[in-house]
Amino acid sequence: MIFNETKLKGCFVLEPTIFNDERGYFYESYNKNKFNDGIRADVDFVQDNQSFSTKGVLRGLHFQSGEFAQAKLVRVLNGSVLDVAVDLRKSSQTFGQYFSIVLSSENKKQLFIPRGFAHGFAVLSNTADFFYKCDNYYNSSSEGGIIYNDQQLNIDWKISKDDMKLSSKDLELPTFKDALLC
Ligand SMILES: Cc1cn([C@H]2C[C@H](O)[C@@H](COP(=O)(O)OP(=O)(O)O[C@H]3O[C@H](C)C(=O)[C@H](O)[C@H]3O)O2)c(=O)[nH]c1=O
Repeated sequence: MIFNETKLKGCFVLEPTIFNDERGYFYESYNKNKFNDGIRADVDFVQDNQSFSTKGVLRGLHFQSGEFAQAKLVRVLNGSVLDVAVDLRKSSQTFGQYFSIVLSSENKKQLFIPRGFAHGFAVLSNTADFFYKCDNYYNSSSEGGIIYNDQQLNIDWKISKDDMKLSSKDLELPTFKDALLC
């Protein structure tokens, strides 16, 4: 597994070692010791999530605040997405900056998003099965979010606005500025 830290401190791109043979392939998608060594931190994942979406679906930008903040290790089982992590850590030198990457069943890349980030993704393929590990439990009353087209963040989602499909909840999310005031 190769770990590359992004410009956002603590946020890493992981590239697994794939063992191919005449039957297909095998790889370790998660190994606690190798993972914690790779990101130089001790993370205990407690919840796995999975979602299925069709082309153009955009889920996010979401986060959980306070003691229920979640770190996430995300990957795509089938299809491809543009995955986006936004640094919400007010003391960070990259506060308000984002990192985006195409995650796909083809490239088998993963993104580790530490606590203190907002997360979202847009589906680039016809369908996508999205899988992620969280280091804190779901807590609906701690949920927060930022509107996907926030002017200050200016995220390029790589899909046209006409093709985007968002939940009514996500369409009503606050701006970056307003989300951080609460
Ligand atoms: C996140 C979550 C949701 N739910 C329930 C709540 C709703 O009744 C239903 C759908 O939830 P939601 O519309 O928030 O699902 P997504 O839009 O995929 O939300 C996720 O999208 C982005 C990409 C994220 O990074 C977050 O993990 C998460 O917010 O599942 C649960 O029961 N447990 C959970 O952990």
